[in-house]
Amino acid sequence: MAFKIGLLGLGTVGTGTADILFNPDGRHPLLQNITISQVGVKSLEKKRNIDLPSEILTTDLEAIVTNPEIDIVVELIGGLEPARSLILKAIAHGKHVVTANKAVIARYGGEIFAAANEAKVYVLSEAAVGGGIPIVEPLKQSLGANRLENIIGIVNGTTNYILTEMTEKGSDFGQVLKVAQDLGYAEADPTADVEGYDAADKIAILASLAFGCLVKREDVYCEGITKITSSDINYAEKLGFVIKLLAIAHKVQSTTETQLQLRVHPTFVPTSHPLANVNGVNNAILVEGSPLGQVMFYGPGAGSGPTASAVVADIMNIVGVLNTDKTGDNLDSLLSCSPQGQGQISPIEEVFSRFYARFLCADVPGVIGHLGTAFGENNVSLESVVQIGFQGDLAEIVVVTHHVREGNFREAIAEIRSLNAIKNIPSIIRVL
Ligand SMILES: NC(=O)C1=CN([C@@H]2O[C@H](COP(=O)(O)OP(=O)(O)OC[C@H]3O[C@@H](n4cnc5c(N)ncnc54)[C@H](OP(=O)(O)O)[C@@H]3O)[C@@H](O)[C@H]2O)C=CC1
Ligand SMILES: N[C@@H](CC=O)C(=O)O
Ligand code: NA
Repeated sequence: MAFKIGLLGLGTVGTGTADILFNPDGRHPLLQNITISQVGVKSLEKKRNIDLPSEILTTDLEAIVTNPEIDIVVELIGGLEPARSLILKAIAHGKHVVTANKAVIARYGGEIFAAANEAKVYVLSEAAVGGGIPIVEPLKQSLGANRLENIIGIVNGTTNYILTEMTEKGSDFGQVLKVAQDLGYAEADPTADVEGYDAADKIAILASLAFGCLVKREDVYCEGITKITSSDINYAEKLGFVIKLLAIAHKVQSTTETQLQLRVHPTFVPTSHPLANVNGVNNAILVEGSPLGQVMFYGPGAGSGPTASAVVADIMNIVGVLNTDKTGDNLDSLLSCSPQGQGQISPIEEVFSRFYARFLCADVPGVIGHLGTAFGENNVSLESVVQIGFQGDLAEIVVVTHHVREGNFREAIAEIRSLNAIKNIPSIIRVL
């Protein structure tokens, strides 16, 4: 049986997807029976990097999602609207959907999966997290036997590329971001990348899958990389760390309740840690559960070809199931998504972390003692305090704490800010 695709979007990922589907030779035989019927874009005049029959291009995306000929709608336009409405309309018209849109799935996954289950269609989103790395389907299928507790990942290619270039070549933030945009890694509005919002979308999706409940996107604590300076990168190196933007989901199970800790922030990662060596556009996701232990997924997290590989894998998964179930009466329970209830989220103040903090202080006797007292009085125990040198006439002091409750650390910092000798606290970064 032949399957017809309606492709929404012919940008970085859409072009990569069309390129695979138009060139099936040497790939899985299922691809021989999949054709692109229509492609929806914003501009018909734009020069494309791929040769397509011009009659299949249209700006009428509604006509694609309602076209009775089309079996699978592949949404690669990005953004919240009209992407969400088009996905819902496609579902209402009985189409299966493949999407790379983490922003939509993280916010409207509950609504979309409920509609899909009702309409007995699949909505797959492997490309939404980790680009070309298989992580969404493994969480739904291969890891289902485990009780999952922890996910720690580098899930944004743009910021990992920027941090790697700043660390290895001392490159300027703005210039490297421009290169990441030119390479097709960044979101249409790169604020989503550099402020951590894209990584927050992705960890919300991973947590929903791993812990089987819906996670509210706004509950993910989020800090980006825009305040990271070359000084922090250099101090990290001196102390035996590299700085990475980590996305972390942790399930805390007590006898009475289950709470989730969800956060995205720049992190000092020890150079011996497996995530420390994940560089450039690569992503890696460490998943931990019982009885498996730890497993790490690694590979290209963004870019045309790798992301298209994940999109086409989703199309093939749907086609494979449709080839065996001709009636379509029952959804495959491993491929469909039915989150149970809403996850309870711990406030960031309750999370335990280590911290690195850099202080600029007047070079007066006793200042290190004052810092130590403020930390001690708030139950923040210190692993090291080092006076590194001077910036002008201000002494630069770097502190690394043991694992402490974030609320206590924040109270200590508030007290320290009010000390006369403390002139500035240029950086506070969590330590893995
Ligand atoms: N780039 C990457 O590496 C990755 C991207 N993703 C996700 O994939 C999706 C697509 O990203 P990407 O390919 O980079 O985006 P691009 O900006 O490169 O492409 C977007 C495409 O959608 C079309 N489009 C956008 N809005 C509309 C609209 N309102 N009506 C009609 N067409 C529209 C554009 O048309 P036109 O060409 O005419 O302007 C363009 O072809 C996003 O959700 C993104 O988050 C996921 C993983 C990796
Ligand atoms: N902008 C995203 C694209 C892939 O999801 C990233 O840089 O990771
Ligand atoms: Na993926």
